[in-house]
Amino acid sequence: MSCAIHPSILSADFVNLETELARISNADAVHVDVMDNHFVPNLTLGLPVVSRIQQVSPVPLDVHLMISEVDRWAPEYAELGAASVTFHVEASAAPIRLAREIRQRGAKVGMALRPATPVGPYLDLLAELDLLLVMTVEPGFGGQAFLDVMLPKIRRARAAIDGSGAQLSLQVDGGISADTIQRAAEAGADVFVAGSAVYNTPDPATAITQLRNLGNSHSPRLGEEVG
Ligand SMILES: O=C(CO)[C@@H](O)[C@H](O)COP(=O)(O)O
Repeated sequence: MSCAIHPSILSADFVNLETELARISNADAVHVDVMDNHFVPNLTLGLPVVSRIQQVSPVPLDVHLMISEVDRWAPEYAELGAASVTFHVEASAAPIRLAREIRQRGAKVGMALRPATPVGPYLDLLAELDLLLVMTVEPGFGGQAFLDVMLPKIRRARAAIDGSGAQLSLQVDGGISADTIQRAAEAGADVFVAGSAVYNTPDPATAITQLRNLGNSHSPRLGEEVG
């Protein structure tokens, strides 16, 4: 079993998205950050653009919705064929209903927690999820520093997932690099979103392989991959 690397296209060249997607064809999925300038103070892209990305991407789509009206829009991203759709629990009026709607439309369902949102109150929801995302920066922008204060939350989430017997991925997003992935992996994360550490390098494919090897070799649960 291997950890997964999901490059964030927030750090890609938005004018050349098809080319940028081809550069990460060895990734496990592409992380698509949808921001509405309400839930977070930044604006990226919406349904029509994500739909085109879905058509040309060589890897599955991991859609991360940083939007206020998530109950309205999340099912539509599942409908267009995204492999997974992640919503912020802080934005949803009915997270269990929303998780079921996403699953009914054929996508895996993820739930994200901002840095200030504790995991404890949401452990009952694990059975409804395929992925739990612990944000390791304040959502909104790429290139921020990894928040080490999130490590206890990652450990707590890992213990809860293992104890629940549910098959959930534990994703981290924000500030993941060759310097920080070790700490996140040791704490129990197994899916790593990386924007600048992949795209702000001369060779994104090599950066992905390096991050994957580091993640595997520092995870208590995963084997080392070579290549
Ligand atoms: O969701 C977000 C930011 O809100 C992330 O997906 C960033 O895009 C990650 O970028 P780096 O921190 O890896 O540069």
